[in-house]
Amino acid sequence: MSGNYDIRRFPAVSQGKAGYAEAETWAKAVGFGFHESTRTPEHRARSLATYEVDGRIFTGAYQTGEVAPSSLPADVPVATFGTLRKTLNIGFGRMLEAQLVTAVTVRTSHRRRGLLRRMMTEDLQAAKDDGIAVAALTASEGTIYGRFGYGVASLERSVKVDTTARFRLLHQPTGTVEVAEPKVLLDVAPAVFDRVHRHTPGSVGRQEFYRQMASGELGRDGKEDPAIKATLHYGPDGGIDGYVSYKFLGWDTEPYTVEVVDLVAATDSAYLELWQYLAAIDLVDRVSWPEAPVDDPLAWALADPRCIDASDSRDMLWVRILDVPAALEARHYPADGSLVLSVTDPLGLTGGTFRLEINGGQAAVEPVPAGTPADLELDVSALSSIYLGGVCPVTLRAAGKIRELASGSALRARQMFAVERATHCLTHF
Ligand SMILES: CC(=O)SCCNC(=O)CCNC(=O)[C@H](O)C(C)(C)COP(=O)(O)OP(=O)(O)OC[C@H]1O[C@@H](n2cnc3c(N)ncnc32)[C@H](O)[C@@H]1OP(=O)(O)O
Repeated sequence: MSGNYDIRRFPAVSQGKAGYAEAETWAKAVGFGFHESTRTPEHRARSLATYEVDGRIFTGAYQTGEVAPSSLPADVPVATFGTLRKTLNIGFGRMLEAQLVTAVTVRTSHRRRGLLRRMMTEDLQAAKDDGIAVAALTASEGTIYGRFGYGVASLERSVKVDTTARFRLLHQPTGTVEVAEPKVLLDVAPAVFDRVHRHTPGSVGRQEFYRQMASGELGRDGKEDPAIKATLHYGPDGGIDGYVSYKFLGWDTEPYTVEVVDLVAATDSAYLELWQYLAAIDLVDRVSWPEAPVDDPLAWALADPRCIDASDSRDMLWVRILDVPAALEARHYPADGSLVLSVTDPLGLTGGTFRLEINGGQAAVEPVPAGTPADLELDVSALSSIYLGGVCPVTLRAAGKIRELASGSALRARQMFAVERATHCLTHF
């Protein structure tokens, strides 16, 4: 059935440029797929301007035959698939360019005919042919992407932090905080994020929208957001090394709550001191943050860690290795050793048996003949899960996702794939 469609790819463009009508129609179809009914033409124009900055590529599936009478015309795609390229921090400050997949929708009346499968397999193959070793996405549902070789590589959680008198940090401040005009984040946010990006395994380079959102320049409704407040953190040298952008949720929300819109801290002290600031906001008893790390130093720095109510922990970044030797050789490893990995790939992009040899933290990866005894047998999705050090191979062995053929090799993999600090991704896309 997917042969009845023409798949077309074109770049995002801003208003006034050739191709805008096609790009806008595509964006409308995405809105339909995600049940958005309120986007105005102005909002779409602002979004498309940010997509152009990101260099997004839009893929659409268009009906080739006659469309049903009075139904949406043929120039409205029945399926959408967006991509952009950003760097992924793969641990120890190393960066790898990644194919980011987003805006995946298939019109209800055309679903389950293989359109997603076709767009995904064609796109991953093209990215691999282009020399890209990993793809990544954030998923609307947990059941869709494993079949294409993606594995969960980082987690996040929503927290509600009790900031009444109970909140007390066991931390001696080394810097200071000061309130700022939110618009300063248009310049400040990318510079601070860049530092965080370079020291956080699992971090993905941010799209243009983030600085606009953090500064209140562009809210989720497409307009300026006057409710946004911003506070900066200054390190001991006086330089800005962190910020938080936040909103008061109003007097109807009880307990009175501030919600974190974006919290980016380039040092451990900046992180705790921004929390100290949030907890000190008067007339507020709770701070909520929907994108908090699971492995959170805040919990360990609090006199009473039960100030944090965190019930909702979930998958965040899904990674898909497209080229096993290139991806594994790009990483730094904190433990030397050797592993033979037998990797299966449902899309046939990069399966095989590989010897991973680590010397002085550097990897050499050699394909070895099929039949060579392997230490670990795993699907590419499991390898992608452990790649950023955020998911433990021993746990995946216990879950049956990794088969350990040589005793102790899951633990060896855990030591080899460890990263220097907790894996966390602050970028949704
Ligand atoms: C990265 C992102 O953008 S995440 C956002 C994903 N989009 C959404 O959630 C929007 C609403 N959903 C949709 O638009 C569609 O249902 C999609 C995009 C999820 C699926 O599109 P379809 O064209 O129907 O998928 P397609 O027919 O290619 O199915 C491919 C496979 O995935 C499976 N599949 C598709 N959707 C789902 C799902 N929601 N849950 C479980 N399995 C699914 C199919 O059964 C099929 O399995 P198989 O090939 O192993 O037999």
